[in-house]
Amino acid sequence: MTFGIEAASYYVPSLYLEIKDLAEKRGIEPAKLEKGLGLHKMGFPDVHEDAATFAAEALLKLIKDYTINPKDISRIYLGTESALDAAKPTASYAMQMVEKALEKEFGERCFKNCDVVDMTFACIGAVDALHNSLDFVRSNPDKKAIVIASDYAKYELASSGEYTQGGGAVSLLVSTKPDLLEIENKWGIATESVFDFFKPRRHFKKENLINAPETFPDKIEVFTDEPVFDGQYSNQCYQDRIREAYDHYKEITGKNNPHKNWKYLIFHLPYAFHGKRVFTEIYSLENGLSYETPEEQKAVAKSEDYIQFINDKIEKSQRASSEIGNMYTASIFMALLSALQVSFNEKEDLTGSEIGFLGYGSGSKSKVFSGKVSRNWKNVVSKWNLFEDLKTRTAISFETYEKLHRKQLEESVNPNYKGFGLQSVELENPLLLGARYYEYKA
Ligand SMILES: CC(C)(COP(=O)([O-])OP(=O)([O-])OC[C@H]1O[C@@H](n2cnc3c(N)ncnc32)[C@H](O)[C@@H]1OP(=O)([O-])[O-])[C@@H](O)C(=O)NCCC(=O)NCCSC(=O)C[C@@](C)(O)CC(=O)[O-]
Repeated sequence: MTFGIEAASYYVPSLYLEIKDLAEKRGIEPAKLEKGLGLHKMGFPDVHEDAATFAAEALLKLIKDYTINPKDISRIYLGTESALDAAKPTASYAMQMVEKALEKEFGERCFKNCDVVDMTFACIGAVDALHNSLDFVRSNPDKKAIVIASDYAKYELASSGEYTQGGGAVSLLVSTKPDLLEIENKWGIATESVFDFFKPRRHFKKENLINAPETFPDKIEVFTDEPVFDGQYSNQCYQDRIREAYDHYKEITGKNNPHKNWKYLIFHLPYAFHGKRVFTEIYSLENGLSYETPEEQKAVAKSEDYIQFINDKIEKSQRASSEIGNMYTASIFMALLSALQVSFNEKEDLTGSEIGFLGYGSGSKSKVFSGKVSRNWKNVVSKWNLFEDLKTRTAISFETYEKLHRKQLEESVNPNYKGFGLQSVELENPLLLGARYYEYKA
């Protein structure tokens, strides 16, 4: 029996900012962002969008495009690090939105008997959800699971993470009928607890607040969307973890130089060029090249062989990322969709090709695994129109971007949007304080 991904869909935020506009306002050389990191556009959510609406859009599209009966889905596992609540899973919001949108066709509460939960480990949470769901299907081969990766990657204004912001969702149908990708049950894993990027509770003291009311507590702790991070250290942790997980993968599979057999190398992409920038180490180790000094490392990166290797095995997976930015948990799956969409558009035949995945989540963990492209892959990809869909987004000015970032806009930039949108957040009723209410506009 085979196990893997039967179908896949995606959703990207409806707005974007041109990276050159951000570069100009921040006094950064545009070439650094465009040619150095591979950034062109930054996907950004409108007022009514969040990680729950992204997830709901990707879930509904999956169900509609592949005519799935929602009652046949036994579990929906959502990988996210943009949870809207510290107890109620974002998956439950997404599930409810889709239930409402499907009510006419499938009746009330079509996911009533579905197991729904969030999984969080920074950017690798959705790989964990996939790993887990594959195990589930393996032990329950008559069942199907859906994995959703959904995030809004937000950093502080004017920080070094600002130009890597983005967001969106990817949904995957996991079953014993892997029409897109059959996944091998071998997982190279490396974990180490570090503080490279994290979202702790931030502490605020009353004495530091201007005009705090008398009743305000002396000290409060709040979660914010924006991480505490050390950019260059996070790069190092990423590089170390993927090397360790890759070594583990080699150990458990007995494969020598596995990357040489991979048609595509699919990385977690915090920005488009990250995978190709960090893989130089593994590439050097496997090809017997010196990689000690910064000069040697640069020489590998600039070598003709490595550039050819990137063009053949990595470049196509970067294209969507350049247009969207970091999607946290969804980045690795969007990189897969990007490569497959380009191959499909170029009428390439990928049947039987092996694809290698190098996932990373800060904090930190890497998982390395591989899959084989199925005979029916083109039927699955024929439902996507990734690069055309990206062209339908609305461009925003730098001024609008800053207002959205600071949550200063009450109305959506696109008030006539279609699809799922946040309608209100309860601010009065103490029994429902903070409850979020969404609607679907057909
Ligand atoms: C990603 C960093 C660290 C980048 O940091 P940075 O300081 O902006 O950039 P850099 O100095 O590392 O690299 C700039 C590149 O541009 C080049 N450059 C310079 N000028 C020019 C020019 N004029 N023309 C052409 N090229 C130019 C320059 O040469 C260099 O390329 P290289 O040669 O080294 O490959 C920063 O944006 C950041 O801190 N981001 C947030 C954290 C992050 O994304 N970390 C990545 C690894 S951790 C991760 O992936 C997990 C994460 C973040 O997704 C979270 C999670 O797991 O939940």
